[in-house]
Amino acid sequence: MSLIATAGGDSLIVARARATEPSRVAGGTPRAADAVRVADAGVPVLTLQGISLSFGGVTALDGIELAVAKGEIRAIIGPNGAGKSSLLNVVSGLYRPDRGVVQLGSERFRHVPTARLAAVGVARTFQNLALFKGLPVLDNVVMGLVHRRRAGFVRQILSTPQARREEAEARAAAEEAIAFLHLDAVKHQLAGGLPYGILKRVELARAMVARPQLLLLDEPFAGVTLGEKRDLAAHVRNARDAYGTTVVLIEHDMGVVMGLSDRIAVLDYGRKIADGSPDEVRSDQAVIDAYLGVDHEGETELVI
Ligand SMILES: Nc1ncnc2c1ncn2[C@@H]1O[C@H](COP(=O)(O)OP(=O)(O)OP(=O)(O)O)[C@@H](O)[C@H]1O
Repeated sequence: MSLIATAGGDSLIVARARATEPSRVAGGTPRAADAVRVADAGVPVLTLQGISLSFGGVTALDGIELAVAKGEIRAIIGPNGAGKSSLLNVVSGLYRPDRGVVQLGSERFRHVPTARLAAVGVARTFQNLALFKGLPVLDNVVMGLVHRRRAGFVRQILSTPQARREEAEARAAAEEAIAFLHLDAVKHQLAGGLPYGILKRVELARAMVARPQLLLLDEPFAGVTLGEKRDLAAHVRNARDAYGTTVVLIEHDMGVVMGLSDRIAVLDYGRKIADGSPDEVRSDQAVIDAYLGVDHEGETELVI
């Protein structure tokens, strides 16, 4: 079940930020590159301020600061257990942080409301595919717009003019997302019968169909072949280029991360230990010690 379809949970809108409010990055002091980028792009699409989260005695996130500008592709990397999934879950409202604020555009939250996630312009994919195997690809992609349907269940059953109009609009948007992701040839096939690499693309189409401001991708390239990785990575970049979508992705494959990302944030034991361009991160000694120094199985630098 997609997050949008199952949305629920409490939330607290702390305040509406002023459009000119400066963003903060690691240590509370904007780096020059961040300051320029933020000034160029206005309010960051995503800002995390002092996000901390623990489970019992385990600290998953410890004072995370992050600013992601519009149109940026930002990877979150780090060793197993570093806090990457927890971070994505905080941004998408699945986890409520113990401390800190998540700012999406100009709205600030102590707990991001999952029920309003699509309304605040966020869509996400999951590490394990969350598609309906018994439905055709087209219907799966339409599900990405379920939050927009105003006509209630009864109206849909009775097929009122409003329900029919919404259905037609949803199908048209889904057709467009399918064409964008080159899925036309399989759009009437059941998701259950399709190869894993294609399903990853279907999930991307379902996330993209609502034209989110911010797309959260949880290990989108895990388990696919090198050719499919290249293909998927190109689609992610095309989505950013065509629609200005901001992308935050968790990924273990350094080839993909280095080839696709504008910037990379590195987590270790719940703390952000680096945040910079692929070249900066690649040569950062703390990152090499914590993560890059270890062997990443079967990875090839990806030229996208
Ligand atoms: N729901 C939970 N309940 C208890 N502990 C959790 C929960 N979610 C995460 N943790 C713990 O928080 C820490 C960070 O986990 P998280 O899954 O965020 O790391 P990760 O970087 O995504 O790891 P991986 O790369 O292995 O997916 C780990 O110690 C993990 O065991």
